[in-house]
Amino acid sequence: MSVFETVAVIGGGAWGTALAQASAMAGRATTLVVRTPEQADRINAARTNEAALPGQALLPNVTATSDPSEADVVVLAVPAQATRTLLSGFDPQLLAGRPVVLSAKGLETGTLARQSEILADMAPDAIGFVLSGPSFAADVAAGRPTAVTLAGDDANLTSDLAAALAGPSFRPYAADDRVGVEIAGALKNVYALACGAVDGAQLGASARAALIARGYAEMARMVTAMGGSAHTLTGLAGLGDLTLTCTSVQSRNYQFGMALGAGRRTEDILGSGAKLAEGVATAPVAAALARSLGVDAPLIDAVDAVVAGKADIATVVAGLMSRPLKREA
Ligand SMILES: NC(=O)C1=CN([C@@H]2O[C@H](COP(=O)(O)OP(=O)(O)OC[C@H]3O[C@@H](n4cnc5c(N)ncnc54)[C@H](O)[C@@H]3O)[C@@H](O)[C@H]2O)C=CC1
Ligand SMILES: O=C(CO)COP(=O)(O)O
Repeated sequence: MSVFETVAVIGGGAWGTALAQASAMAGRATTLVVRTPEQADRINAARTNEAALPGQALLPNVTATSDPSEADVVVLAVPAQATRTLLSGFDPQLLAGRPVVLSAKGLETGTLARQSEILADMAPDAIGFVLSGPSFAADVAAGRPTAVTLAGDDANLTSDLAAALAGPSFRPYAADDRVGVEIAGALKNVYALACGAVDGAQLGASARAALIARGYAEMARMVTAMGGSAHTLTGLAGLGDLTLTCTSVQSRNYQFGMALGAGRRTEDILGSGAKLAEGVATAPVAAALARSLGVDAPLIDAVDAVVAGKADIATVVAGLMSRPLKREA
């Protein structure tokens, strides 16, 4: 029997629902913590979270609630910008000494903080883990094969937790580089915006592939400067998720980028009810982080400029292509 029998997933969106389903498939008694009792009642009655993952039936061992109670493992699955607010309303006792799995992919506006840093600020006695990798919520929830990285500081605990969350279609690989995994997860959304924009502006598949490769190199500079390992990027949270998000129309960040590439402005896209695209908030934070670290990050800067409406795609592409030639390494 695992020491991790009960799991509480906080956040009733697409990803929280999918992770609750994955946890249930792994055999854990799982609660999905949503914002209101009415929402919880609706999900429990319909046995589906229609607002988040329409048509996806939930396993019997997923129960929705609006009232977080003790669980062996807590998974946070709200947008990166909401994590601090969420934790500020939480009873710290529910998290003390417990594994808390951070699954949002983004950097915090204002503080430039990674999700682990927010957790350390708000619940210093919790044991932080980071889960990231190529995994669309709809795929995970439907039981299509998915592999992700689960990073934590204690190797044995991380392996035990990975085993507790693993199911027939969900395969977490244990790792130890939380910084590398978090930076990779946050930055892939920024590059997905860029790739969507390249495709929206019909700049060609060659340009998109070049962007993925140069984005990977830029990501490696960022991870190394932050004390993470560039080797992490060869894995699921790096290459895996970068490839998925930069090449899939299903990605919300890619879709947002497509709209930018077609000439729409950020406010206009947001105003017309776009789905969550974490890269939009993360791009300026990543640009500020790169500056503070002295890291050359022309692609992040380009995305930041386009998202902020300070430059159009043609101008940033011309700027990138006319930079002084350099050696690849
Ligand atoms: N959807 C996907 O395929 C994947 C998403 N992620 C990450 O998961 C995070 C969440 O994304 P999604 O669930 O897809 O977004 P979503 O937009 O489907 O859902 C977000 C949910 O968070 C809730 N929420 C927002 N602020 C809250 C607060 N202060 N307290 C409680 N609940 C709050 C909202 O009510 C909503 O239910 C993002 O960082 C995303 O990058 C990671 C992997 C896959
Ligand atoms: O992170 C994801 C897949 O790994 C989901 O990407 P989007 O948020 O761009 O849809």
